[in-house]
Amino acid sequence: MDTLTSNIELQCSQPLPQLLKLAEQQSVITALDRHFALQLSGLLTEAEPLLLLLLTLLSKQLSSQHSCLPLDHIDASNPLGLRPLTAVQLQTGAAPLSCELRCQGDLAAELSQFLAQSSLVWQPQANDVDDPQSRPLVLQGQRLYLRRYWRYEQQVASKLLSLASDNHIAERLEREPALAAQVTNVLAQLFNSQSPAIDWQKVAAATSLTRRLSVITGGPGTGKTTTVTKVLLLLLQLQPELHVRLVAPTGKAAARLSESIKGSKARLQAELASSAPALQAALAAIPEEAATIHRLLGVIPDDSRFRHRHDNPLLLDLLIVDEASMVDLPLMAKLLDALPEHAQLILLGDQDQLASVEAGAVLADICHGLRVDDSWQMQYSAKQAARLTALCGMELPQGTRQDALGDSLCMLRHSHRFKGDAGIGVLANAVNQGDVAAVRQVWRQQYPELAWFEQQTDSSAERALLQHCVAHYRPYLELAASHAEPQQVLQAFNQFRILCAMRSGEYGVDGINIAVIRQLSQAQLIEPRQEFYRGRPIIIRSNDYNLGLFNGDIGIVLHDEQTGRLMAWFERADGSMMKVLPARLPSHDTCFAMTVHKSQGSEFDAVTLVLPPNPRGPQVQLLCRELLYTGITRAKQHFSCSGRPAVFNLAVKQLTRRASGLASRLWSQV
Ligand SMILES: Nc1ncnc2c1ncn2[C@@H]1O[C@H](COP(=O)(O)OP(=O)(O)OP(=O)(O)O)[C@@H](O)[C@H]1O
Repeated sequence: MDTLTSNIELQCSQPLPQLLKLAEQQSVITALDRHFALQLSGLLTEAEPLLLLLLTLLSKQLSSQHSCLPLDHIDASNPLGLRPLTAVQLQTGAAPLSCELRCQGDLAAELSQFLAQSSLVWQPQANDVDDPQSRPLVLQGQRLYLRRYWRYEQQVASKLLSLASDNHIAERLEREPALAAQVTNVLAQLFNSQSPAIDWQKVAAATSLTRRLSVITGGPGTGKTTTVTKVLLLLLQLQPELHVRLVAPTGKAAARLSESIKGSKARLQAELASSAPALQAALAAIPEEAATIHRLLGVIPDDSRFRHRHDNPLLLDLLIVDEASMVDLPLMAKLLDALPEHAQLILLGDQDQLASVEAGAVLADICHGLRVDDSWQMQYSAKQAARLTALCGMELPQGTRQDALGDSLCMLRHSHRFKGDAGIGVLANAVNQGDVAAVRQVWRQQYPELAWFEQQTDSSAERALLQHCVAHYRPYLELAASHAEPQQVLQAFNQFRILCAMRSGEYGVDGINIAVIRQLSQAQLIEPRQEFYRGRPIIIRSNDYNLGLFNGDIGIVLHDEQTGRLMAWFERADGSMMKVLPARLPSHDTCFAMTVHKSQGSEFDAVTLVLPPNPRGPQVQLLCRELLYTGITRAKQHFSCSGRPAVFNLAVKQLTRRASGLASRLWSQV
């Protein structure tokens, strides 16, 4: 029996199990949080209210995609986040709700001491990789974990740190001056910027060439794919037998990666037309096909494990993962677990984007050590700075830090996208800096590629917004009506998208979809008399491995000329089309509007972002800087926002940080 003692007093207005029920009614915790806590604490013969509370808070953290519960984040005065009762509730005799933790000393330290006594909790030592007794909870310092998440973090950190080292090419470059000279020349040929500023793409290429792990991060259009294509060219010239695989977290992102690599290869082909045959051969050998991470790992039906694991590793020498910010902690752990011992890994992504839909913020944690206030600073060890300086022919900043991970990172900050997107880039930057004054200034500049639909008390802005959406969706619906090729219709549909901050409510995906359907129907562009109608865009909500359809895949319902029936059409990662009988579709939604989260990994010519109107409403809590940044950077040519400046500016100031211990495992000074 656990007899837990503590110096903490838990003061609740009702007995805790009853209070948790009321908290569930207030939606500050979920039914799952309550049941999880009751069930786990039920393993003990003596139920302890403080433990029950901490288990509820841990579950609440996990439901919000945090990996753990940092004990020093607990608000002692209202740990559950209970809402005050309304005047009406109080008048009808409802008892006020309260829950409070009181203690003389440091609350987090006292909570740690309390938890350490429980038979449910394991406290690992420095080199432990798992609990021999398989206790369900882990207390690491002042972070409380569910054991599974602790193990994922532990696996990701130890694998990344072991990969953050020089590869065999780095060793060869040190031993063979002729090879070093050859590589320096090819780098100079591939990156021939005339600017005196540091060419970070060249630095990123030299980093990827010499490290087992390299991470190239940067916003849209900063040249991540261009750089990695050049890296592949160099690596394949040095090792023609190198087995390379390209992956991304979603089918859409994999298709985009494939397209980008093809585009980069075509540009390089033109630039290198008169270069040596060996270089031409290496260029031709660069793979273009990209798969999803799930497909690479091999899904086992009804099993959360994959076919490829450490005991059945992937057959590859180099793995390139695009859109790494979308990879959650469990998936990253499984991917790293399946990497063969000798393999090299290159991660590409944008560290400022929203974190993964599921738990963790792996890319942000990997880049964390370079954050200085609101910006980033590259710092290399003396050895790496000297090597990169020699390979790239330019002086690089040498830091005082000695973290091996720092030598594997490179950030690209200059966007090379089309000239027409200047306003989008400036707005994205101002948002990213959290600089409300700069954001206001950008809107005042009236860039032609930016527009506001400012929500007013009357409905004029809503009308203008809906007309704007009809105008953007008209071309694809007219193509659909004229029996154009499904691929052409899908491409036309993908030129515009409405993005919402949340799913439910009038200003969420559900409400906006209803409003747009009504408007398109009035404009006689669709006839939504039945569930499936010509032109209905669909987003898949779950994975169906038999059909080859995955969560987030987007298709359109169109007539099939062969059968005369309505079918849902989707584009596969290799660019071919597939049709599915609507009745066989896995769970799905209409997607004239979709959430910003779901839009990650996609880009559209024009984007309209819809924000909730009330700056004091509970939905505003869901808004944050990363969400705005991700929404804005989905647009290539035009970005418009429907909302109120006060709400937009509030979101600019709100930075979400996922609670995790990964950054502190990876970086010595975090
Ligand atoms: N150094 C450069 N000089 C001029 N143009 C460049 C340079 N690097 C990249 N570009 C151009 O910028 C565009 C975007 O490059 P690329 O696709 O490599 O960026 P990215 O970071 O992968 O973008 P995204 O995140 O949107 O996929 C391409 O048209 C490319 O040709």
